[in-house]
Amino acid sequence: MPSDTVLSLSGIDRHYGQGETTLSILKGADFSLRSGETVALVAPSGTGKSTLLHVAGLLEHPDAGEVTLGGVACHDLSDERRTAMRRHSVGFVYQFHHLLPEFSALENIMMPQLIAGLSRDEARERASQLLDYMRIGHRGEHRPAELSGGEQQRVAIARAVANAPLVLLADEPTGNLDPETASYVFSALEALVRQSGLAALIATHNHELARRMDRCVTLIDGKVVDFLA
Ligand SMILES: Nc1ncnc2c1ncn2[C@@H]1O[C@H](COP(=O)(O)OP(=O)(O)OP(=O)(O)O)[C@@H](O)[C@H]1O
Repeated sequence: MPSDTVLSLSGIDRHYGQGETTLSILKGADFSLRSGETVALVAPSGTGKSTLLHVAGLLEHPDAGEVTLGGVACHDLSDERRTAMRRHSVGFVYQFHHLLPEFSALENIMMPQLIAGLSRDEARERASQLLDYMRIGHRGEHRPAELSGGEQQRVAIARAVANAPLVLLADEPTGNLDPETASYVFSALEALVRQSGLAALIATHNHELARRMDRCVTLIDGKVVDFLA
């Protein structure tokens, strides 16, 4: 494994039981992500993109194989350590923003930082900077319902990177937006990732956006393979 690998999946199996049958989604999948690298995951619906992201982000246990995050092999970690690793090392962005509705945009971005132990002042300062960077500094006091879809998603992206994770995992982060807004939000995400040197794995159905990443991969028969979008 090259020394700058931040995420490595090796021999990952993941299957789901469905009644009497077993659905094998990942079958010996290998993947690695290097520091500062951006990778698009483009594959048809139902092939296992979300499953791969959940396994990579320690949200789901694989049935076989090993996930190594920041040099730490995660297989034998206690649930507590996995949760701590996830909080410190992984940022998630989903298709739907999942912001907390009763809190402002600023507070939503502060939340993971407060959980990580930062003071309110530090968390507020960083949240403000991120909102400015995403060009929505003027909407910090607004609650999610008062923001447009593109603005909500920019807040969700800011929240995902608030704790400076090692890896950003995004599951169709612009899938719920119209093409113009999607392109704008994707550009903001791309700029933030590149400026901060984050490594990112981004699932998207949009080939045009995928081509803007350093490389593209797809899922074929449960394995990750390189792909020219
Ligand atoms: N918890 C689960 N229990 C049973 N089957 C599941 C579970 N999670 C996912 N699956 C099945 O595994 C397959 C892959 O799901 P996954 O969500 O990873 O696909 P995807 O490529 O992300 O799809 P989409 O692009 O539609 O979001 C699907 O057939 C899905 O129904």
